[in-house]
Amino acid sequence: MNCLSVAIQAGGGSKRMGVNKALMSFLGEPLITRISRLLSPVSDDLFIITQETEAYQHLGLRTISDEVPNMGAIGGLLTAMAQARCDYVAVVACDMPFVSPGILKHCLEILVDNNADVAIPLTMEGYEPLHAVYRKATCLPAIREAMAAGKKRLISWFSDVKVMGITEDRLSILDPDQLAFINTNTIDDFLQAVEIAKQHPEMLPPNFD
Ligand SMILES: Nc1nc2c(ncn2[C@@H]2O[C@H](COP(=O)(O)OP(=O)(O)OP(=O)(O)O)[C@@H](O)[C@H]2O)c(=O)[nH]1
Repeated sequence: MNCLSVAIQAGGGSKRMGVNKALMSFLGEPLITRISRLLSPVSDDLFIITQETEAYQHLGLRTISDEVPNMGAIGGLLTAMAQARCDYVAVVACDMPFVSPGILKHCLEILVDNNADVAIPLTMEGYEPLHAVYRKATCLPAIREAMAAGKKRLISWFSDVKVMGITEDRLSILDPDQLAFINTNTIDDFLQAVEIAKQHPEMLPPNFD
């Protein structure tokens, strides 16, 4: 088995939500705890990347600060590569209640089998860089170089590495109800996601009544 780190990005400002979305209660557990619970079966090394480490201490998860603060999500991606203990790194956002361990496992397999650097879902909306798997050794220098050149876009460095897109024909098998990439930026998004979870019993927390 290949060692997989999982980095949950939680360094954003949650401005549209108005409160720290990672810590909002999603059916009784903090959203970030839910994401960690869903992904721990595929992770050998799970950690949170944030600007405010103290807010997460009570969760008992490894928590890391952005290496370069205030650079946005690409700064979080750099920190994920730099701090991962495994050669392969799954990166997810803290606001995706339906993250898919199956998709990430498939990304890892595709990455390794093709000796690629990034394996990433590719839908009609484009790439999903915050639900993808990266090879630490090659992505770390490529992201560092992009940031040094002032690039802020999460995928600005993709032309420098080998990227495998996981297309919808495959995604539709792994995530038939298309839940994995739903993210919650506003209160409305959040409430809607809670309703979606209630309609999918397999998405409810264990022991939820
Ligand atoms: N580590 C880290 N993560 C970030 C940073 N900026 C955004 N993120 C994360 O990237 C993901 C997507 O970010 P957004 O949806 O824009 O979240 P946000 O910045 O908290 O939300 P808004 O303030 O409403 O735009 C979320 O998981 C954020 O926590 C950053 O500077 N560092």
